[in-house]
Amino acid sequence: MSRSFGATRAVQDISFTIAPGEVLALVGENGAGKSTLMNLLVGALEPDTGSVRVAPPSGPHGRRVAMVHQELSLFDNLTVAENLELDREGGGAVVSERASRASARSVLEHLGVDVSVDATVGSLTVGQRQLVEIAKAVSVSPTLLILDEPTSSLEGPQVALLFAAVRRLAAAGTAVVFVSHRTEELFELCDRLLVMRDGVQVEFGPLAGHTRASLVESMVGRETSTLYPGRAPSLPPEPEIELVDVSLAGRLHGVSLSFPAGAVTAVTGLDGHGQTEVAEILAGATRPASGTVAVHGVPVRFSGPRAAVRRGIGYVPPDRRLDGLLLDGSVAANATLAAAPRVHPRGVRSPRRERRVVQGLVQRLAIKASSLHQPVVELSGGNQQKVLVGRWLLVPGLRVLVLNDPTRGVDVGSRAQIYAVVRDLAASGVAVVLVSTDMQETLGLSDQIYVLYSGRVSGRLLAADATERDVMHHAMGGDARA
Ligand SMILES: Nc1ncnc2c1ncn2[C@@H]1O[C@H](COP(=O)(O)OP(=O)(O)OP(=O)(O)O)[C@@H](O)[C@H]1O
Repeated sequence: MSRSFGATRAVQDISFTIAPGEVLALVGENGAGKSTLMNLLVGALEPDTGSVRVAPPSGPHGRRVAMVHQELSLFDNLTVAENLELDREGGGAVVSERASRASARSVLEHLGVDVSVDATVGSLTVGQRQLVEIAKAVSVSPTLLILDEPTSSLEGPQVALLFAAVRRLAAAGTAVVFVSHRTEELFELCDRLLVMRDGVQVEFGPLAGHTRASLVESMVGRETSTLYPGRAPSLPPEPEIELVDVSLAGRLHGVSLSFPAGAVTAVTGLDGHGQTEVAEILAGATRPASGTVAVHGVPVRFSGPRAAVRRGIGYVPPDRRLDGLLLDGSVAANATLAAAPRVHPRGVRSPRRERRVVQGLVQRLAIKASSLHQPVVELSGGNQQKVLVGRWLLVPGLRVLVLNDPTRGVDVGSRAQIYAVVRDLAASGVAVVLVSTDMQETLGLSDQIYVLYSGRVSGRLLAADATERDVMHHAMGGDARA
């Protein structure tokens, strides 16, 4: 199959087969063409040339191909059961509410997902939503199931649950295409491998025999340097910004955290234990019910995220499509969103200056765009994320940068670039706050780690000495729970 967008040849002459019960890893750098290929497989896009042939499904209401998207597609104001039902309605049969709840419950149980079918999707954590999304895809018993970075918002136990479910499906004969930028997951789950680079298939064959390094090399076409840059030489004792005894109804209980300038501080825990709330409070998006946020020891109150930005606090939100980007806006408009005073001094628009500044950013982060005027909606997911993080590099006087899942959907090569930029920012004196569902990233990128459990601080670790086990110990409640 081939498919172009204007002059961009997103997918060029790709041919592969996948047998029932096989799990195929589809990998490639950001912008390599993975999403386009998946959209061709699922029929959301028409190929320019070529075709897809899929065996008919086994069940009467089955579908040939189902896909779990990277960007969640559930309706927030509907219940879990209603969301699952919606997807099946296309199959024709209208069923009673009771039957639909029962069948939703059975799909969730089969997957081992502990979520009430009557909960509204809006009340679920991102991880739970992702699991419901997967349940939705599985509920149509597809011949081919496509999973586009299904683990990017899941943490340890949920990932294990998902993998067990995928293995069960495969054993029952479902063919699976699995996309992930976390290489260790590919080795755990996949049999075969399709590597794409710039729209072209560079490798199709068994995964066995590959190492992480050889896989990355096949993807990027060159050897890569190490993923994580160094750490801060020391942790300054004085905080740049801190939370003192902060509570938020039902979510945080007397949390005190200190974020020094010049260092990366991670706030981690299992999904839904308060990390996101901490990020939002620091970024001025949520106000604590009690307790204080202090900058250099002076209590501050932000009326909203803009007020926080005026104090030099930047925020990279987890859902770039909802909160972060003007999707119709150009790369340049999005990149300079927070940097108006620098790019347009004294309020005078300066296109030349804008071009120079944005061009520098595009080069530094290797953002793949056809021009600075290309709408960000046309960029691949990983490149959108780079724009969102890179934006803060252009802001003079940045003092705090809060990153909430900054490398979701970002390939390993691009990750290394983002990590280097984050470390440079810290080295220049910015206090970086990292909230991430990726344990490797939490351990590799940070200097100190706070672990939250049930809205309370259950541990503080120095990242250089910490292991995954240490973090998990505290994330499960640590000694406090005993
Ligand atoms: N609707 C579109 N209009 C114009 N260009 C597009 C469109 N969709 C994709 N492209 C381009 O096609 C190329 C492949 O993009 P695609 O989204 O398939 O990559 P990807 O491998 O999924 O990347 P990522 O890992 O970042 O999600 C990119 O150069 C992208 O900018």
